[in-house]
Amino acid sequence: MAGTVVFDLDGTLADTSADLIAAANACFAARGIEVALDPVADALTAFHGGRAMLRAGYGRMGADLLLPPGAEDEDYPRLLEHYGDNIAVHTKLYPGVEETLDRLAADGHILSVCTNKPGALAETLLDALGVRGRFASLVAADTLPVRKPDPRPYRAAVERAGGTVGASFLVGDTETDRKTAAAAGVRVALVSFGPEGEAISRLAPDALIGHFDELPDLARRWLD
Ligand SMILES: O=C(O)COP(=O)(O)O
Ligand SMILES: [Mg+2]
Repeated sequence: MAGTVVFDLDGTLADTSADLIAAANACFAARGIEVALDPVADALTAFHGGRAMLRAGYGRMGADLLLPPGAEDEDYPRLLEHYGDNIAVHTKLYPGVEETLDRLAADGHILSVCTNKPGALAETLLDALGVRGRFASLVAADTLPVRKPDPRPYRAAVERAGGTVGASFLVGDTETDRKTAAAAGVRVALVSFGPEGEAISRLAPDALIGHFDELPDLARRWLD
């Protein structure tokens, strides 16, 4: 019996950190703030989303620099606009993604994406990376009124792909994904090739994968 494998996007399918950080840095530069996030050192923050990056940057401002009230709400749309215009400059799929998606599909599994990225950006990015067509459904931050770790986007991703939640699991990279899977009552595999490395095992995932080529076996064990 085959099932549905649901993928998170940022930090799981693709290393989006450098393009996300460039967008945050453009917002800081526009305000004349001389702080910049580092594409490597701040990759973990990038995978927690746009607002997390803005807060990290503001937090590093000198005490003499006053930020106007509402700065984050003003900068967030700017960040998204800059990011949308430069979405796949440095971004790459992680090693083995395409081969693994092929293998999983050949084994009869349905593939889906559940991301906290805004939907238009997620669509554009997956298109730019040439993999949008591999996924039977895409549920993003604004598809429903709630986002991960609420279990509803996950359930919608599975059901819109034609699968059943009981025969599905999530592949992700953060605590949000861990909580989403727990709330949906499904297993989760977390990737250990992200900025946290093997330390992500602190979240006690059902499996830790260091490379995508481990997924077909996992899918066989968990879904067949
Ligand atoms: O943009 C975010 O907040 C994170 O996106 P993700 O859920 O695909 O990791
Ligand atoms: Mg992620």
